Amino acid sequence: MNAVLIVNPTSGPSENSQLVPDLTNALQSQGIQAKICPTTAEENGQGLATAAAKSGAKLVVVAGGDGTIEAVARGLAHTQTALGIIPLGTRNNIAASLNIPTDMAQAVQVLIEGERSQFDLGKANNHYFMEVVGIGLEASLFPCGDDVKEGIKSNYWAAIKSFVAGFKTFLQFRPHRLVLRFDGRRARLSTLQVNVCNSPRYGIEFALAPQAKMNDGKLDLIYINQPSKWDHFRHFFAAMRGKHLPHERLKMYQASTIEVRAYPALEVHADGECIGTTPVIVEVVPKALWIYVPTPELVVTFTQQNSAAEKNSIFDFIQHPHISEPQIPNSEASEL
Ligand SMILES: Nc1ncnc2c1ncn2[C@@H]1O[C@H](COP(=O)(O)OP(=O)(O)OP(=O)(O)O)[C@@H](O)[C@H]1O
Repeated sequence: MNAVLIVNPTSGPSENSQLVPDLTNALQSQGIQAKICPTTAEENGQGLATAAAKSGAKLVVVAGGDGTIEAVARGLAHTQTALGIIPLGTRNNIAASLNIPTDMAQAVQVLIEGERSQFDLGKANNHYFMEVVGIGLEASLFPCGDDVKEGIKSNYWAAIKSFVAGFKTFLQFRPHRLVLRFDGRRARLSTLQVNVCNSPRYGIEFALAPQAKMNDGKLDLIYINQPSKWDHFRHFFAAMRGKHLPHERLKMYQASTIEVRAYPALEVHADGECIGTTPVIVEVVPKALWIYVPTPELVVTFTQQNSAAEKNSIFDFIQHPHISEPQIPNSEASEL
């Protein structure tokens, strides 16, 4: 089989000078001949993916972190070209959400023994996303988070300064009044942040909507009405462990279109990229992308292969006994 391999040589926590030969060998061992297309600081992979789809490629394999996977996904949206994923990032949330293993050989095995299936994307105003839209505090904090991540790689002092700047933002941020309209309902609230999830996991492994499915034609809307900062902090800390804060004002809904207005306006990020301020309309784009994912049998095989050694692997996440089915209260939103 022929494929285009889009690889981000800078993804992940450390450099690997053998990355491209390793990838080429892993693909060749499964009979895949790949044309190598590295990303650059200017070309994040979206343009490479668009060009590959236009030239009729049946398979584009992306080797990179979540940012690179999302860029390539945007380039392949609404095409017949299927996406294969070899996760190389620091968090690999998308791979975890799709049960794709982080082991290179296993990820390549998925391209041959897995299944080609259609998945949803989300659209916030005109920006496509795979994982999440965050409105409010999180969007204001994301730039500091990125700086901390970069600083940890190269400059600890810069990382500490960015962390302090983020902490200041957290302390100074005040709740905003919001109006949400979604699928014929309306909610008025005062909150620090609203999230709209397409995938179950994002960011620093936040499992904010662990029940979210990337192929259900729906988005998951989550917020806490009138939270204290402490509520907010505990909520996200719990989400990092796959739990939900038992909070009476934690609201979760499923919807296909969500309109958010805030007074005053709030910043909005889509998959960690700032895309402006409210008002924003977030909608699901069903079946926008073909992706190779493991069959259920393959997930079992990989789980067995990785069992004891991989305590912190994606399989812990998908099989964790304390990820509970959250309640979906519908009490607060009124009919329009
Ligand atoms: N050749 C390159 N040189 C420098 N930067 C690059 C290059 N190719 C891509 N980038 C940048 O890498 C970033 C995307 O990194 P990516 O998300 O894939 O890895 P990561 O941050 O390690 O992983 P994760 O998002 O899972 O934490 C983008 O900002 C993109 O512009």
